[in-house]
Amino acid sequence: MATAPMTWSLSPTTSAVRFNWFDVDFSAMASEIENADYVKVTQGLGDLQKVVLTCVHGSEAEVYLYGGCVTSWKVDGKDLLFVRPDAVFTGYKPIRNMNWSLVNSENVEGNPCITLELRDGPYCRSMWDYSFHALYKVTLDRNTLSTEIKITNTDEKPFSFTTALHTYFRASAVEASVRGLKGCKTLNKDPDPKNPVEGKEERDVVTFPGFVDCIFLDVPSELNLDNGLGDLITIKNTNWSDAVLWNPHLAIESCYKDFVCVENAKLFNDVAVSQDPNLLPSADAPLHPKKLHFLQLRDSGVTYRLGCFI
Ligand SMILES: O=P(O)(O)OC[C@H]1O[C@@H](O)[C@H](O)[C@@H](O)[C@@H]1O
Repeated sequence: MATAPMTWSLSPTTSAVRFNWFDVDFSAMASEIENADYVKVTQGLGDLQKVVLTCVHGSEAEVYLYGGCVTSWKVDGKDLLFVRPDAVFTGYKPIRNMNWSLVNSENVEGNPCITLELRDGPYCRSMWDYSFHALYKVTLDRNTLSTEIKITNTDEKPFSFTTALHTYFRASAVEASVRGLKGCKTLNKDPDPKNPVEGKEERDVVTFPGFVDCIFLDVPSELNLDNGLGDLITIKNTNWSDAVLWNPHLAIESCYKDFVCVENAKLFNDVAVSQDPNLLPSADAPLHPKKLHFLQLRDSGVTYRLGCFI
């Protein structure tokens, strides 16, 4: 998908798997932060910990700490997200295999909000040798699920990475459609994902008639998904400049009819070293300021707004 050295991907379907380098028991920390009324840490599939958010207005969401994956978002009892039946919750699938910790929960007028945190460690450094700090905030409103991710470079050198929220929406793929992409430059990964074909989207309404795997560049701050099941979902974003539409069609025959992916993405993120002295690599041996670049990626976020039409 991109040439940068790392992709931070948060996917509703990804199984969150236990990893071995960091034998910290997050359950102790998590339970101190939960609040039985609106944020509860429970045992999910595969004995993985999941955080259940309950909004006073009735909506619900579930977030696995492993992988920081939002796996469920229910409005009026209807789950708008989709978990693939082949998702593996064994704790060993080596994909997005980092355990986030729950570091904060709030209740804003009945709307639960949690913050997950991830830092590099030996296991992570063996794959990608940079020091970083990531915060992922998930807020649930009556009919809105909002996420915000902040990545801070705590290393001595700048780094680049790519980001994509691999959001799986429950849908009738054959009837689903996305508006808002007309005029965007496209990189079509079909037929060869390694050599995407450049183009321009000419359609007002983009559909999923078969296999779809396409990157859209410089997308507007709002896209609209009709999931073909009676829901219109507005996908708003700040700082996510790109998007990916994906449906595997017969490549995943068992379930391709039941979902579409509309993914907020940012293909290029350059993150210079933090200027926050508390986040520098070593407080004991501060770096010479001349070595630092003061640019950070902040405030990336995506908000889903649901408008049901009956
Ligand atoms: O299986 P994942 O990680 O959820 O990703 C789903 C799809 O996500 C898209 O972004 C990619 O372009 C596809 O190639 C990929 O298959």
